Amino acid sequence: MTDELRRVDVALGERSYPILIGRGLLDDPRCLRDSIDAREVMVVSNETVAPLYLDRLRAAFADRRLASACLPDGEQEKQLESMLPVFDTLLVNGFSRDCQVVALGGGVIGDLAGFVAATYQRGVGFVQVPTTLLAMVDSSVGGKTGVNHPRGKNMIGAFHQPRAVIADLAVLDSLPQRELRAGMAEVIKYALLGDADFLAWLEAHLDAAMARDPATLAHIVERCCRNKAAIVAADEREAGQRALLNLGHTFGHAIEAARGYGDWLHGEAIAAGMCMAARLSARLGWINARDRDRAIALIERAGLPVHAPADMGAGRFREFMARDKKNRDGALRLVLLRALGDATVTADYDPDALTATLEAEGHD
Ligand SMILES: NC(=O)c1ccc[n+]([C@@H]2O[C@H](COP(=O)([O-])OP(=O)(O)OC[C@H]3O[C@@H](n4cnc5c(N)ncnc54)[C@H](O)[C@@H]3O)[C@@H](O)[C@H]2O)c1
Ligand SMILES: O=C(O)C(=O)C[C@@H](O)[C@H](O)[C@H](O)COP(=O)(O)O
Ligand SMILES: [Zn+2]
Repeated sequence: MTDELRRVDVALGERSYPILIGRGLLDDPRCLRDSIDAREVMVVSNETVAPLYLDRLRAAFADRRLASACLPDGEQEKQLESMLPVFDTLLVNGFSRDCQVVALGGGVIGDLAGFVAATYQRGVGFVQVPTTLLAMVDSSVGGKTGVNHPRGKNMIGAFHQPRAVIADLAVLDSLPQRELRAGMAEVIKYALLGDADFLAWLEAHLDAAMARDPATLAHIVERCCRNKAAIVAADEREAGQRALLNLGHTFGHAIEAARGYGDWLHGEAIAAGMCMAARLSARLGWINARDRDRAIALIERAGLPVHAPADMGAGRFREFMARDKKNRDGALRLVLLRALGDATVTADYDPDALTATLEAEGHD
């Protein structure tokens, strides 16, 4: 049963939608049925999450036509090929344009299922049911959907907003601790890029969060969703300030792609990437050494990597960063810190400082 229902609205005109946050939402058929009103419901999940939670959806939609596709687990599955069995299931079941896709899983499933919804019959509705901390605070919100390419992260995709996000905090009980830590990287990201008060709050409440104190996690998910909803409402398609949400990602995405989306989780890669952004910002003189170390210390306390993998040399970084989606006219735009809680997207920095930062990180 739901203790307390929190609601955050993403204001996008006719594409506005609610983010519902609370414990036990998946046990409340009304919540699911109110958010997913199609007769044909296509659930996309994976082999880890489906056995845990798919039965809740089956029970809620016993009187609807429900089909499901259960993908193998892992970031390497966030690829074009993995979409084909989902399209097959939709077609075999004869699902029409009125169907709705439900993403039941973490960010990998959310991004892929969202892209399926964006492209099946040129676009059908979808609902996000995030099951990781990372997906609750970030990937389920904002409509960035897509898949990876071996040459670059999230290179193929579409903006396609969900109709609702249902974040049942109780599902975090089964989340492995490493995945909770990875989600905490995106949580810290919001604090560093634009919410200095939240940074101080996190410093005081990090241990409670890592111990999964329910009230602490509820506050975190709501606060992050409020931050993201405001940015997305102001800049849905990343013409400007939405790129702030990429703090740490230019470096982090390079790490993930260079490693073939294998052993480093997204949250781990962007944790190291945020530390690199903090070091570069300090090298440029934009933040002082004390603030740099404060940012890095919080990331380290969350049990996240604070350096890139040792074999990730400057050349490898450059290779992947050259294809970053934020680049304009050949210029590498980075998200850097002007203060803790105040990030900026810019190509206007000393290139030697970037070189020094990359060279200090890895060994070519
Ligand atoms: N679209 C966006 O705006 C956005 C934002 C941030 C990240 N992302 C993307 O999200 C992906 C990372 O998402 P993630 O960290 O959720 O990884 P993930 O989807 O791989 O999930 C992490 C792991 O946890 C398992 N899992 C999920 N929920 C569980 C639960 N409740 N209990 C037990 N196990 C569970 C999964 O099976 C998986 O093994 C990356 O591809 C990243 O690029 C997208
Ligand atoms: O929502 C956004 O905008 C983000 O940048 C959120 C990021 O945390 C997320 O990893 C996103 O998928 C990155 O998008 P990309 O456009 O840099 O591929
Ligand atoms: Zn991210």
